[in-house]
Amino acid sequence: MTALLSAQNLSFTYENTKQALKDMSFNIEQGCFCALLGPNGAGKSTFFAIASALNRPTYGNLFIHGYDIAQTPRAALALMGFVFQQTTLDLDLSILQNLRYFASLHGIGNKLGEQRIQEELERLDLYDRRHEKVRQLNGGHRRRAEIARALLHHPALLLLDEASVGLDIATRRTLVDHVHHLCQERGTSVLWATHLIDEVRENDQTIILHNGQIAGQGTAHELAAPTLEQTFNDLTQRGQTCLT
Ligand SMILES: Nc1ncnc2c1ncn2[C@@H]1O[C@H](COP(=O)(O)OP(=O)(O)OP(=O)(O)O)[C@@H](O)[C@H]1O
Repeated sequence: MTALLSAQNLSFTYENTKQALKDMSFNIEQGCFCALLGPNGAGKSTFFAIASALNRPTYGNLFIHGYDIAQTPRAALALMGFVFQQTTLDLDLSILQNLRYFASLHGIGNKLGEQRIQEELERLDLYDRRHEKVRQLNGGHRRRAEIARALLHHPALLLLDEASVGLDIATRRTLVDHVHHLCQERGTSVLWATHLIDEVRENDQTIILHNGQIAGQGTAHELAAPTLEQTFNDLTQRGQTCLT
């Protein structure tokens, strides 16, 4: 079976600087939650820039369900939903207006668009807030609105870059729970980039990224000897805890 995401020897160098990604190879299968765990500067956002076709790999390939993102970006991007580190919602529009705009950009007709918007907002417990301006929402609600928007075109693969930044622990937990439910209920594949160990669950496929290289990969359970935190700190030579 074709993997939903397949990175093959993926490498990237910014102009006149050191290599930001080095020979990165991994797969994400359908319905799988994959945590991309790396400290600041590990290369997570660089990976997202390639996955969103903003940058082309310097070497190697990234396939989305068999489509090479550099060669056939349109087909690959249609299968993906993104939540980036910085919000990309229009703060002066309501949640509903933001979602309608996105649905229209994706060529989703009015009737289907309204139906999907309602479904996603209800699932994320945001439907009653649909007329509120994004600016008025707290961080957790904004993130949920972004996830709802990213799911409107029913992507097979959802990629989230530090989606929980700035949220309190309880809100982070709810968000991580929700995204795990998406994998289980819908078979959506997820790439969850984070530097926070407590967001990784025992059965998650986990990739530890350090200085642009994969330093370890397996389920969190497999990597957790003696603890995931210890393994992460050893592989990334971190002296301090990564829980905050
Ligand atoms: N536009 C750029 N030009 C040159 N170097 C860059 C650029 N963007 C990132 N880098 C470098 O590439 C490396 C990887 O950075 P990247 O932002 O991908 O890491 P990250 O894991 O997303 O970290 P963070 O969580 O801090 O954003 C770092 O050494 C960074 O300084």
